[in-house]
Amino acid sequence: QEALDEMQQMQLQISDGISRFPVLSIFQPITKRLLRKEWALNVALRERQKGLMLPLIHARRGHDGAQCYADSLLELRVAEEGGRPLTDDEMVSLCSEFMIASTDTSVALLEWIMADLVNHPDVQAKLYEEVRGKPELSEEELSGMPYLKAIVLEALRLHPTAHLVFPHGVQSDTEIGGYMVPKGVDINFLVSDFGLDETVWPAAREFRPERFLHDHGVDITCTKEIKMAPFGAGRRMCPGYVLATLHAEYFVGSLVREFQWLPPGGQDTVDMTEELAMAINMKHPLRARIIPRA
Ligand code: HEM
Repeated sequence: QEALDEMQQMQLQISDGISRFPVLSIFQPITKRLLRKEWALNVALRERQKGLMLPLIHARRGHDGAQCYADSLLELRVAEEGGRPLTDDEMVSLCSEFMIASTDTSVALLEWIMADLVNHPDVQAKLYEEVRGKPELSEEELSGMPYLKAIVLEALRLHPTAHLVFPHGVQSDTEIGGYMVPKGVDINFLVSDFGLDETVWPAAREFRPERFLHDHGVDITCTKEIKMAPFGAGRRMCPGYVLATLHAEYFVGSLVREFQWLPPGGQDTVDMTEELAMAINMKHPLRARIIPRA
């Protein structure tokens, strides 16, 4: 348990460092000299991370039973580089990325959805009608809950917890929107804007889950068309998107089934101002009055 607590603290510091000092990852020869103190802190943090993670990863060698993420990293061979295994550094980075990419985003999304439901009691009441009397919320039950699914999609459209994706490398000269983009450059996309485009989404800034009841065709993987891209697109698209939506549906459904969510005393609504951290968080974390359902 102690190791897990330390890991949590360390990962929080790492994601905090990435969002506060993004400059450290560009022009490294210069930033290394200019921001010596921050560099030294980062290097020490990385060593601590390796010290904690590597024994856990290597302890999986020869392990029987259910497979975990570390097992797949130990088994992976890099075909383009003579079939070599991953280095310790690569495995630590991938485990760290996996933890940060999955937790901050999922927690932020849940908070945004609950805040939307506090501000829209009519939507919350309609959702309650759908989830009441469903004690399990199994995957099968969730698949028959269109309003809950619509709420999660609407929150992903309005509050994608990543505004940008990871930089994507251009592999051949190409044309995007009339601009020539040469091979070898990095490009990024402001995916948050896609969901706010008024020509695609009428009343785009309003929380209206009903729009997804009438338009079942939104392609969240962006393979056929791009109307919103909360999980990115293409070969680097979020590999956890199915799990992420399932978690959001399960937790939102359960929290509304068990409790009524109201604004805190003295307030009519909660403040939806955004704050840029590793994910896009609520600037003022959600405070709500929570009343157990009878
Ligand atoms: C609401 C929850 C989530 C959101 C909004 C989200 C969003 C994203 C986005 C926008 C990207 C970048 C995609 C791109 O560059 O095109 C990404 C990458 C990634 N996500 Fe998620 N994600 C979520 C949950 C998860 C979960 C639950 C997992 C794991 C179980 C996960 C694992 C990853 C990983 C490993 C990457 C990096 C993929 C790569 O480097 O190729 N994410 N995610």
